[in-house]
Amino acid sequence: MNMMTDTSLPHAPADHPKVRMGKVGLLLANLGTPDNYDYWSMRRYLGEFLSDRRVIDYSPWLWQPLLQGIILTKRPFSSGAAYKSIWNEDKGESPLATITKAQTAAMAERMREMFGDRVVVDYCMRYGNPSTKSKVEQMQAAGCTKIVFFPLYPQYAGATTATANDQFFRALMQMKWQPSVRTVPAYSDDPRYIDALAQSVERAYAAAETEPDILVCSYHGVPKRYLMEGDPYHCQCQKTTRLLRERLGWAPEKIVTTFQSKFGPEEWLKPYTVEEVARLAEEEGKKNIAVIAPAFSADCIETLEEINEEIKESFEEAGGEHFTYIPCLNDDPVHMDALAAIVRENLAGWVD
Ligand SMILES: C=CC1=C(C)c2cc3[nH]c(cc4nc(cc5[nH]c(cc1n2)c(C)c5CCC(=O)O)C(CCC(=O)O)=C4C)c(C)c3C=C
Ligand SMILES: [Fe+2]
Ligand SMILES: [Fe+2]
Repeated sequence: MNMMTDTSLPHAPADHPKVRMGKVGLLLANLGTPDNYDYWSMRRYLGEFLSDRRVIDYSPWLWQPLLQGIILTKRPFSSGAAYKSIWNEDKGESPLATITKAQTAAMAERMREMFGDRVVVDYCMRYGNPSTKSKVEQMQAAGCTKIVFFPLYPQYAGATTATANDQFFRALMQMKWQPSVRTVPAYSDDPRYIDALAQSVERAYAAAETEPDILVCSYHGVPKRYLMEGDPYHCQCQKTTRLLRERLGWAPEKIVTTFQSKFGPEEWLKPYTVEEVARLAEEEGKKNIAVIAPAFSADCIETLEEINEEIKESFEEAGGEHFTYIPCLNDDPVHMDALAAIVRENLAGWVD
C-alpha cells in the first residue's frame, strides 16, 4: 500500500478504532542521557542504565544492593558535576540530546529527498527520554506498519546494539498489532563510515598547528570478561582502526587503539586511554597527539568531558604539549550521507 489511509470499511462497526497505515518508520536509537544534572535526574538515569544486565551482568541479588546503596548515593554528584561542565544551557539539555536531534533532522531531510513522505523519521533513547516504547507507539499511530530500527553504534556490543534492540523488542511485546520490523546491524567496517572518519582526521590534521605524532583511537571500554565470553566488540573496534589506517594510507606506528571510561574494579579492555596517552608522552616522547572516538556517533560526556578534559590533562601532566581532540562525526554531512546510504539498503523492498 502506498498511501496512508484510515479504515472506513463499509462492514466496520461505527466504534471500530481508526487504523492508519501505509508508512514506513525509521527509528534512530542512541544510548540516552539524563534530563538534567541535578541529583535526582542523575540518579534516575544512572539507576536505569546501570540496572541493565547487558551493561552490568552481575546477579541482581548482589548488584542491586550495591547499586542502590553506595553507587547511586555518590555517583550522581560526581557525574552531575561532569554533565554540568558540558551542558547545553541554551537548550536545557545535554550535548548528546542536541546532536541526536540534529542527526534526526538531517536524516529526515535525506529520506524526504529519496522517498518523499513515505518514511517517517524519529529518534529514541535506550535509557531515559524519549523512551523507545513511546516512539514505537507514536510511529504506529502515525501509520507505520513497517519499522526499521537503527541503533547508532558503529561497533556491536551487548551493551550497545543488543540492548537497544532488546528494548525495541520489549516495546513490540506489548502491542496488539505489531509492525513488521528490521534492525540495522553495526557498521564498524562499512567503507562509507570509515571514509567519513578518515575525512574528519584529514581535516583535523590539515588544521593542526603542529602535525600530531600519533592518532589515538579511543573506544568506550567494556569488561575484558565480555570479550572472553564471546562479545565481538573488541574485534570490531580493532578492525575499525585498521580500516581507518588503511584508508589514510598510514604506517602502523601512526595510530593506536585504546579503551576509555573504565567502571568498577574488574579488568576492562586495554590499553586504557588515560594511561596510554601518559605513556606515549613519557616513554615514547610523543609531544603532539590527536584523539578520535570512533565508537561514539555523537559527542557526549565521554568525549567532551572525559577525553577533552581528563585524558588531555593526563597527557599534559606526563609532558605532552599539543593535544588535538577530533570531534565525533555528529551531523557532519559526510556522516549523515553514509548513514542514509546504510538505511537505504535496509529499506530495500519496503520503499524503493
Ligand atoms: C559507545 C559504546 C558504549 C559502550 C560499549 C558502553 C559501555 C558501558 N558504559 C558503562 C557506564 C557508563 N557509561 C556512561 C556514559 C556513556 N556511555 C556511552 C556509550 C557506551 N557505553 C555513551 C554514549 C555515554 C554518554 C551519555 C551522555 O549522556 O553523554 C555513563 C554515565 C556517565 C558517567 O557517570 O560516567 C556510565 C556510568 C558501563 C558500565 C559499560 C559496560 C559495558
Ligand atoms: Fe558507557
Ligand atoms: Fe566516563
